[in-house]
Amino acid sequence: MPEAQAQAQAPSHTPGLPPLYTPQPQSPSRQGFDFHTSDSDSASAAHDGTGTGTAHSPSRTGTAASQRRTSNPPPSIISPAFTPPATPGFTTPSQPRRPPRSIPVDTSRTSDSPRPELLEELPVVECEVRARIPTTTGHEMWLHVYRNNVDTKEHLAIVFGSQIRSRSLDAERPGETELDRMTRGAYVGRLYPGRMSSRVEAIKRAEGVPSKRTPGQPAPTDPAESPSPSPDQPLASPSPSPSSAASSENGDASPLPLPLPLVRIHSECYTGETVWSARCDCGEQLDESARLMADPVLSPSGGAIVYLRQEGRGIGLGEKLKAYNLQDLGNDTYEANVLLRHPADARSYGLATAMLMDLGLGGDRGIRLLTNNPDKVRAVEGPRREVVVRERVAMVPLAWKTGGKQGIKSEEVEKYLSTKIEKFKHMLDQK
Ligand SMILES: Nc1nc2c(ncn2[C@@H]2O[C@H](COP(=O)(O)OP(=O)(O)OP(=O)(O)O)[C@@H](O)[C@H]2O)c(=O)[nH]1
Repeated sequence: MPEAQAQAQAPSHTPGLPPLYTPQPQSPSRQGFDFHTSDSDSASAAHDGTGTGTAHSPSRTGTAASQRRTSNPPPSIISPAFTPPATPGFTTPSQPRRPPRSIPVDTSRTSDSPRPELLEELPVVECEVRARIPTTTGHEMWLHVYRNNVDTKEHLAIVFGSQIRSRSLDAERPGETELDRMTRGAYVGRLYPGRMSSRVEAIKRAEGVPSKRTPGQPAPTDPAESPSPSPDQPLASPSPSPSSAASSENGDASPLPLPLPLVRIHSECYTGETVWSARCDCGEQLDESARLMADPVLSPSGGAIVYLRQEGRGIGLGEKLKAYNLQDLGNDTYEANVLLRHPADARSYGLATAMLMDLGLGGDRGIRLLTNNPDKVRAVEGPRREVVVRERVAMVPLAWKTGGKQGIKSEEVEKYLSTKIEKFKHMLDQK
């Protein structure tokens, strides 16, 4: 929730008096993407070298959790402004820390369902700026803002891990200074007060550190320490082919290949992601994607959520609210769109394909895509298979996984999910 919004909802609080609002444990509807167990905290802190994979890990939900643990939290830290009464999901689910199960996908084979209509040419995209965002879970993500030549919206890429970099961001722009580059996020490694260059190599040279490693010297453990790749180089780290994976399983001593990077193409949903709607599972899906990608054990090759501003399956928020009213009058999500003279699903994925290519996730190596939507799998590959979806990871609602103990529970979300399965043919079953 934006801070201003949270402030607006906070109960008034006289300084010196205890806060008016004491959070109570609730049956959570949306859990937030807090995924820390004590083990994962220490492991992640060790991995990222920041020491920030902390034990307190305040998520949207974690602030209230820490408030329950201590009798007298300092009001400056635990303010009701950060946890308004309506915030659902106070408890943190402890979920097993296993890599997600993926299902091989081969879209080059002919299938019964028609291929979605794709634009002949992909849009042109450019990453305008990126910044490091420390999150409430203790992990970090890199938020990238993209511009394009087909609409005026700010589409986003939320990148986890330092292996995935934008080519258009890293490309030199005429006349720019080192400060310009750092200001728009085109730097390697981390910013710190007084840093003079966007390039690690330049800093090392200035400090007299030899830039070339001698043979046998280990590579830096943090890929962000490597010099910025040129815009023409593939940016995602190369991965051995699936056949080399098989040879390792057969007893070959070669190291196990890294799994493919995880990718989610997520469509904006203000109601489900910001104002706690239990009509859909969009917020939960966003949290779950981030949970999987932020954890280096679950997603060692990093991950990217391409966040497309296609609110309401592309019809916009106002029209989606009309659709909700039509749903309350007895129609399902498919029928409501059609009654409003919109396509049942008005989205397209060319921007996502172009953004994935820009992030170095195009090409034959392929990606693992988090989705249940068959159209999305095929559409994101682009008109000439510029991106290859090698594996799919299903997004199973938390309520199904936990037998209703966690996750969203409402009549509306049940109807929403059953319409996705029956009418939109989403690949989701309860097995
Ligand atoms: N028109 C309309 N859009 C909705 C409704 N509920 C959620 N949405 C939008 O649906 C989009 C998410 O699409 P979904 O069909 O839930 O999922 P998906 O992205 O196709 O598939 P997954 O990748 O499996 O999540 C977001 O843009 C939401 O704003 C609704 O009742 N009507």
